[in-house]
Amino acid sequence: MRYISTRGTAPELSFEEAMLTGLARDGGLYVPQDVPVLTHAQIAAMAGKSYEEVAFDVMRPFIGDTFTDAEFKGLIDQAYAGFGHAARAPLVQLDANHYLLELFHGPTLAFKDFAMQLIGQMFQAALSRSGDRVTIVGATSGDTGSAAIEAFRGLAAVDVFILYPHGRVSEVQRRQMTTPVEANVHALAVDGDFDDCQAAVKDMFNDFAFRDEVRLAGVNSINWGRVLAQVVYYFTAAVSLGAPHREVSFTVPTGNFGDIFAGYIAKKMGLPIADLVVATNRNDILHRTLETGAYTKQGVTPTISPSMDIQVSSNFERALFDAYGRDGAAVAAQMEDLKSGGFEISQGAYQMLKETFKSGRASEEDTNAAIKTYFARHGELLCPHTAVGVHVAEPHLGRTPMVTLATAHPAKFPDAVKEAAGVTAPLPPRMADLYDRPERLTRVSGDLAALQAVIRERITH
Ligand SMILES: Cc1ncc(COP(=O)(O)O)c(C=O)c1O
Ligand SMILES: N[C@@H](CCOP(=O)(O)O)C(=O)O
Repeated sequence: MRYISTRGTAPELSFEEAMLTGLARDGGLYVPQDVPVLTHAQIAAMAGKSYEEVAFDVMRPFIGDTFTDAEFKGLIDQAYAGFGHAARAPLVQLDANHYLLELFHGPTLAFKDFAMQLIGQMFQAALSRSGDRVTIVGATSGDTGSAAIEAFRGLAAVDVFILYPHGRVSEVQRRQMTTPVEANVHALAVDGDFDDCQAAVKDMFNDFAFRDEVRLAGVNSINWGRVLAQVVYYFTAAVSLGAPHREVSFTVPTGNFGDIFAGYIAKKMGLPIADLVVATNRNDILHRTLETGAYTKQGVTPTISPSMDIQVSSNFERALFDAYGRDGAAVAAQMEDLKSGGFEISQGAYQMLKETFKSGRASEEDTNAAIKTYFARHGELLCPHTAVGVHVAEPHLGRTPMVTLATAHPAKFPDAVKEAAGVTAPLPPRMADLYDRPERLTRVSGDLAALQAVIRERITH
C-alpha cells in the first residue's frame, strides 16, 4: 500500500513513512493510493468479534509491511487495554431508530483516544526499531492535545508540544494538558484561535530546515494513521446494527472533518452507509459549503462546543481530492485561493460532495436545548459536541438506523452541561484531583519564529 499527497507533487510513501512524516512536503495530506474494499462476507464475519479483532481486520490492509500480523495485533491490544468499557465503543439506544456511539471511554474521555492510543503504540514500535527520535507538534481546540499528551507522556524518543488557543478550551481540557509532570510534555497557550494554532503547525512543516532540524512529526488528523484508526468504530457500530445486511447512517459532530472522513473511508471500504451527516455548531463553514458550493472563511466564534470552533477544516482537502477525481493540481489551486478567503468548488466536484455528505448546524440555543431534552427524556447527559450531533441528526431519522457519534464525555464540559441540564457528570476517580494538580504552561504569541524558538529551547535531547 502506497500513500500519495492530495497536492500531487510530494513523494509517495509507505504507511510507516506517512505516519511518521505528517504533512506532505508539497503542503498536502497523505491518502492511500487505493482504498481496499472488504467483501460482504468479510464484513458479515465481524459480527460477534471483539473491538480489537475488528480493528485488525479493518486496518490490516492499509499498513503494508510496517508491522507483522502478530506485532500489529499486540499494538492494538495494548492501545485499547486501558479503556473503561469492555466494548470500547458501546452503542446506547436513544429512540426507535436513533443510537449514540459512546466514544469517550478512553483515558482522556474523548474520541481522540481511539486513534491516539494506537498511534502512540505504533510510534513507539517504529522508533525503537529505528533508534530515531521525533518532535511532535500538534494543534488542538482541546481534545487532540490532551489525547496526544496522554499517549506520548514520558516516552524517551519523543517531545510533544501542543498549541492550544489561550482561553478557548474548557478548564478540564486545559488541565489535562497542563498538569502532566513529564519533562517531554510542553503545553503552549497561543494568543489566537484554533485556526491560528493549526496554521502555525502547518507552517512549521512547510519550513523544511526547521522540520528536518527537529525531526518534526504530526499527530493531528493530517496524520493518516489518525483517520485510519477512526474508521474502525464505524464498522463495529454498523455491524452490531445489522450491517452488511442492512444500511446504517451516521451523524458526526464535525470541526476538522477527520472523523466524518473516516466514515467516508468506511463507506468506500464497502460498509453500507446510507447517510453521512456533517453536524456543525455556529462555526458552520462546512454546512454552508455543502449548501452553496462556496468555501468562504468567516472569523471563528467561541461556542459552548469549543472543540468544533474551526473554520479551516483540514481534512476537507482529502474529500476535495476525491471530488476532483484525485487531481492534485486542482486541490493545490483551491488551497492557494483559501489563503485569500475562500474558493468556489467546481460543479462536478460539488455534485459529488453533495451526494456524499448531508449537513446541518446547531445554534447555541439548539445545543442547550438538546442537552436539556435528552437528559430529561432519556437520562442521557450529552457533551455539547454530541448535543450538536443529536440536534442535527433529528431531521434525518427514519429510513435506516441513525448513529450519532458521542465524541466526548460530559464531564469535560461541566459549565455548559450544568447550564443546560442543571447537573454535572463527575470525572472518573483517576481524575478526581485534576483541579488540585499544579499547572505548567507557556504563553506564546502565534508568531512562527517565536514558536520555533520556544520549541528549540525546550526539546529535551
Ligand atoms: C469532542 C469533539 N467533537 C467533535 C470534534 C470534531 O471532530 P473532527 O475535527 O474530526 O471533525 C472534535 C474535534 O476534533 C472534538 O474534540
Ligand atoms: N477538535 C480537535 C481539533 C484538531 O483536530 P484533529 O483531529 O486534526 O487533531 C481538537 O480537539 O483538538
